[in-house]
Amino acid sequence: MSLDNVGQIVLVLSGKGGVGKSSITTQLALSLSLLNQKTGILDIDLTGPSIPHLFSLSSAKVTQAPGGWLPVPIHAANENEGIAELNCMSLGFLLRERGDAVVWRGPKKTAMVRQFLNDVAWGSLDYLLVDTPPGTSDEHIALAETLLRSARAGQLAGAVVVTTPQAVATADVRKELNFCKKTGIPVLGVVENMSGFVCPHCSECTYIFSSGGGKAMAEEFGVRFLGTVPVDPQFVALVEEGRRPVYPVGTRVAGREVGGVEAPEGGLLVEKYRDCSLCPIFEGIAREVIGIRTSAGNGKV
Ligand SMILES: Nc1ncnc2c1ncn2[C@@H]1O[C@H](COP(=O)(O)OP(=O)(O)OP(=O)(O)O)[C@@H](O)[C@H]1O
Ligand code: SF4
Repeated sequence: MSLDNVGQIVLVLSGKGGVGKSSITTQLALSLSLLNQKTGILDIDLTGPSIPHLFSLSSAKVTQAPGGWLPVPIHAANENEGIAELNCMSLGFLLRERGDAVVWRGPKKTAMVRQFLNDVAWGSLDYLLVDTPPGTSDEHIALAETLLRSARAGQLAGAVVVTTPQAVATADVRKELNFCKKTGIPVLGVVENMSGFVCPHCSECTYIFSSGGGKAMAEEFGVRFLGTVPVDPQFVALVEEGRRPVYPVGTRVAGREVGGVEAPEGGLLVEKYRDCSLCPIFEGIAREVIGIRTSAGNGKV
């Protein structure tokens, strides 16, 4: 497999759509990268690949090399902490237009997931985060089968399971935890996203969608609770609408010149990181994930 030089594989799962899997994958990957972990993202959401869009790279394309597909490089920078470099692979980079429909039957999806696991030239990585579609679909089964059969002992670190606090979401996410149990995928922990809204005017936190569902579910399944992430409207503006501020070409960050890599949409692949209140929270979750592996004897810090 092209995963031979990948240290740890972390799956980001949820039973329900729209709970923030892709957002958590991207922010966790950026945090891991700034913690000096070489990180990649594999997006196996074949019908709704959103990773390219979340990095404002909807028209970037992967290229073929003798060792396999070359993932798209992403650079993000912060004045104090240096430069995060990620490699990303998504079906979105292979489609002609964003919004092109992928209407595939199960066997074709299975083949695509296998190809993603076998034919991407990741090089050497500490962490590969795999963003998945909601539910327990063909993509999940192909992923679980391939990894459980071919990954080295300890290489599949486990799953970060994302939920929102409402009962309807936690009921669906329960199914995902049961899927992990049945297939033998270890669960690293549960993240409760969209847990409360912090008012930008008075900082009062309002639990619009109730709270505590994720923690209760983690306790019920005997897995770790990794934390809560509130709703931050600025996060949507920066990430979802592609308005992350970018550095001009030639800026020096942490003693290194950044910029200069032209993004296909005219922007730069170097962008400012940590302009929203959620970043420290994602860093905390990333540290937890690294810590879990370290205490299990498999982590690399
Ligand atoms: N904590 C948060 N604060 C504000 N907005 C958020 C937060 N988490 C996610 N969002 C927004 O919610 C929307 C859905 O998030 P995202 O695409 O990450 O969900 P998903 O679970 O990956 O969805 P899908 O089921 O389509 O794969 C996006 O617009 C994202 O920017
Ligand atoms: S939380 Fe306070 S400041 Fe924010 S909208 Fe409500 S009343 Fe206004």
